[in-house]
This record gives sequence, structure tokens and C-alpha cells, in this order.
Amino acid sequence: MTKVIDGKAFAAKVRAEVATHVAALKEKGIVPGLAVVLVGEDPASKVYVKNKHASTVEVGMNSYEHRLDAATSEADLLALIDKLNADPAVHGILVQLPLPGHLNSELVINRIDPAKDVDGFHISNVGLLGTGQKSMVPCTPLGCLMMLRDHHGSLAGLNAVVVGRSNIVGKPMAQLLLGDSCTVTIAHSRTKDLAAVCRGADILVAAVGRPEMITGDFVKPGATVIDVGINRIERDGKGKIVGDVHYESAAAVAGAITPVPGGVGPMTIACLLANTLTACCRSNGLAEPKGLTA
Ligand SMILES: Nc1nc2c(c(=O)[nH]1)N[C@@H](CN(C=O)c1ccc(C(=O)N[C@@H](CCC(=O)O)C(=O)O)cc1)CN2
Repeated sequence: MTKVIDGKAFAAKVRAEVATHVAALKEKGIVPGLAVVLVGEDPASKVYVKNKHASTVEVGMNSYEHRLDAATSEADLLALIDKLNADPAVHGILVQLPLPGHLNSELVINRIDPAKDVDGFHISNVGLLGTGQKSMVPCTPLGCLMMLRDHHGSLAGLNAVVVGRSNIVGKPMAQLLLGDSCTVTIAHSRTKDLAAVCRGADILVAAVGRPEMITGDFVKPGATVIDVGINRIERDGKGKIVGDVHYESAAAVAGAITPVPGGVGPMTIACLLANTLTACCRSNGLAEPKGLTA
């Protein structure tokens, strides 16, 4: 029987664990704080930022929301980041992506103090992760890793194929799997005979951004399939969210699979809270919470 990995339930467990650690920190007079910066009116981003605020408050952390006009200048955005970098009450800073076109995302992200970069997108954190050193780890791949460790126990020696080479998901996911001693292949839309490459995977992570591209014939019988895709499509005249995996055909072959919605997505925000807690512990010279980092 195929196991459906319930990301929503897993995320609730992670948030509860974070809340327990936050309560213990409060007894020491420390309250973790997360600042989220939203520029513009992208409807999906507005929902994600609202959910981040609600989850942050729910686990007992301080939430600082900064909503800026779509026409905000780069100089003003950088000045806000400088202010947050210098604020001792702020342990984590996140700039919601995508940014409006006139803003240089790389420049903006790299202005964040790497110790407060709870998205793990700063070039210093990318380099630390790539060289196997302590870093802030991007939330979505961290969530995938937590679910994989929970399902498999040890990942050592397993063949992992990551389909997608983005800086935000594909590349850090591959680094994390390598860190857990998987044999890792990064594949992408131009990989020759992609289906055959994927069929070699004990762990198949789909992060290509193409609705339902990974079908059952890409899946090795019994493999674990992690679907990172969130694609809004129209079907039978109705809006629907689907992943990068064609769920029905893949689930018929896989040993375990994450659904969309309700799989990887909820883990992204849970891991953001875990990263904020980690950043707060590090900045106060305290031991990091076990099981909530890579
Ligand atoms: N600075 C960042 N920007 C963005 C990130 C990020 O990690 N950091 N990731 C995405 C958006 N995102 C969080 O910001 C995010 C996406 C999806 C979900 C989620 O829970 N998805 C649900 C479905 C939601 C829906 O109905 O729309 C699911 O998969 O079950 C949470 C967070 C881009 N920007």
C-alpha cells in the first residue's frame, strides 16, 4: 500500500515542537522575533505572508510585518533591511519573493545579515551549505529532508534524483541529500531520457515547476516521491492546485508520496519558524534545538 506522507500533520508537529522551545526561551526572558517584508500586492504572496504572521504568533514568537508599496525604491528597501539587521529583537528576516521587477532580488537578499537569513538564500549560507558547514537552510528543502528522514530513518546509500536546479529548492535539496549520504543526481528539463533517470531513484524529488510532468512511468516501484510543485491550473472550468507530479499514476507505483496541496507546502512555513528559533538560539549562544535543523 502506498503511504501518503501528510505534510499538514507533520508541519503541525514541527510547530508544536517549536512552540515548546519558545516557551522555554521565554522563561529565560528571550522572545524570538521574525520580520517579514512584503513589497507589492501579489495575491499569493499576501496569503503566504498572512499565514506566516499567524503561525509566528501561534508559536509564541514576535512577528514584525513590513508591507511596502509596489513602487518602493531599492534604496528604501535596503535601508529597512539595515534597520532590521541592527534590531536585537529581530532574529529572523525574510523578504517575500518574488519581488517587483525593478528590484534586484540578489542584492536585496544579500543585504540581510546571514545570521538572520531564515530563508537560507544569502550567498554566505549557500556557500556554507555547499561545503557542509553550519548554515541557515532553505525552508522548503529542509521540510522535505525532515519528512524523508521520518519515513526512511537513515537515507545513507539511497539513490536520490532531484528534478529541478533552482537555487531555492533543487540545488539546496541536492546538497542536503548528499549531506545525508545519498547518491544524488540533479536532473532537469534538458536531461536526456529523464524518465529513465528518474526510474533509478529510491527518492524522487520533483521541483521543476511544470504541472503534473512526472508521471507514473518515471517512478521506480516502491520509491518515495516528494512533490515540491505548486501550480495553479484550470480544469473543468475550475481553478485547482496541482504539483509537478501526476498524483494518481505516480501513487499507483510509489511506496510513499506527498500530496499537493497538503504535502511539502505546509512544511515551508513550519521550517521558517524552526529556522527563526535556531537563529535566536545561535545569537544567544544557546544550544540549537535537535531535530529542527539539517
Ligand atoms: N522568501 C520566500 N519567498 C517564497 C518562498 C520562501 O520559502 N521564501 N516560498 C514560496 C511561497 N511560500 C512561502 O513563502 C509558500 C508556498 C506554499 C505554501 C503552502 O502551504 N502551500 C499549500 C497550498 C497553498 C494554497 O492553497 O495556495 C500546500 O502546498 O498545501 C506555503 C508557503 C515562494 N516565495
